[in-house]
Amino acid sequence: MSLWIINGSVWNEESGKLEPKHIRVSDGRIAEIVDAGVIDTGSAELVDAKGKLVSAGFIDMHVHLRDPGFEHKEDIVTGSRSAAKGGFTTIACMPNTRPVIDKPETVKYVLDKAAEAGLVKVLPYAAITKNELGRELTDFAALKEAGAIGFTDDGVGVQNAQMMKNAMALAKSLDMPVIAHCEDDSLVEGAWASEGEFSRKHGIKGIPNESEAIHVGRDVLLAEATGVHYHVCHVSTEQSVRLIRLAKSIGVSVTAEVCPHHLLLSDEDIPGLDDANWKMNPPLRTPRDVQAVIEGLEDGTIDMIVTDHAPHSAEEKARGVDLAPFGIVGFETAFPLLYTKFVETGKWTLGFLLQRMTQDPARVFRLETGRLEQGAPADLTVVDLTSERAVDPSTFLSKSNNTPFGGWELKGWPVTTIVDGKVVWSE
Ligand SMILES: NC(=O)N[C@@H](CC(=O)O)C(=O)O
Ligand SMILES: [Zn+2]
Ligand SMILES: [Zn+2]
Repeated sequence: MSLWIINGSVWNEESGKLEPKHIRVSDGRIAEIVDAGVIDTGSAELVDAKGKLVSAGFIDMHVHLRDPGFEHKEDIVTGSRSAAKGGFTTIACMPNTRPVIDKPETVKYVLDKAAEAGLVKVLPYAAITKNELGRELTDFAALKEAGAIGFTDDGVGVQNAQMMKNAMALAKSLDMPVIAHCEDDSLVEGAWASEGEFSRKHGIKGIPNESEAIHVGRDVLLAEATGVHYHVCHVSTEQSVRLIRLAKSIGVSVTAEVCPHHLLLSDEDIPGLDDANWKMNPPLRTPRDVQAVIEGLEDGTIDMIVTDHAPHSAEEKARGVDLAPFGIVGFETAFPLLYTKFVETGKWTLGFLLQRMTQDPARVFRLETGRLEQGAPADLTVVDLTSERAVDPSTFLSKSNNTPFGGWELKGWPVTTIVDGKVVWSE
């Protein structure tokens, strides 16, 4: 079966411009990309992308699908739909489910349910330690065999250095990456907001930047010692950026990610103590940290953008800032937020943003997808860069709508998402 995406605008990195192209898809792959003009598409299915951007599908290497166990927040089907609506064609899901993804059968459950949904590509991570308790390593070889793509205890930091070193050595022997949520519990203890203007103004305990960076520093040393591919989750502090930059400069195999909210919001934007949609982990840091993560992304210290899509129910988020769980949803706002705030404002080229959401995650995690070229999997996203509308959380396809971005006027809304040549979502 053949599909033509006609008259779309494709980013050309060499010219730094959008160019009109027709793209033919056959057997789930990009068969050809030709200059737009008169063509005979025969009986092929057509997607008219006139006036729209056509990009390689977005890749999100850090998401929470909550399935199994927390299906009141999200499940694999709704999470996949929400991702597709956000223009994502590949997502990598975290193992902090119930049960934790720490056994081959749970990896298989996720892969089977995602395949049954038939929407986006879902790549499962497995836990580093059993039940993410930090006490005992999981069976890495069996989890790899079952289809896990890396190991992480996301949601919590691995507190014990020897445990982390053992995990890295084992992962290295299997040619697998270790992905780390960097947080030293002893420095956090009950706080939810960053140490900064906000915590001072409200007289609440703050989370210091070192709580993240101390793990980054420890772990790059352990990565150097073991040679593992070490990937840092949701980088949020100036100190972490500095450490990753240094580690990269001396050849340590370290990569990193940043979330839209840490690029766009600081603690000083938090409106007050009564809206838990501003509570996430890591917390919104100071304006100085925001500047540092932006610079880190711009100079390649930070490799990619991820959403850390972390759905929680309205009831859970209404428990008050101290009791509500950490996390915000991300799929359905990520691209419009970044396009509007960084590309429309002239800070980044469109190519830079697309690269950090497609090629870079694909390069780091050695994925076949993420490129708009002949022969590549036909994972494609069509985006309307011109229409402007306000973020309306009530329209999210996610089961949850915990976002601090409600009401933001944004441009750059995805309109059609194609996975392996099949339209999985269309406006
Ligand atoms: N980011 C968050 O605030 N929350 C995540 C956990 C995590 O990513 O550490 C969650 O699972 O809800
Ligand atoms: Zn985390
Ligand atoms: Zn996470």
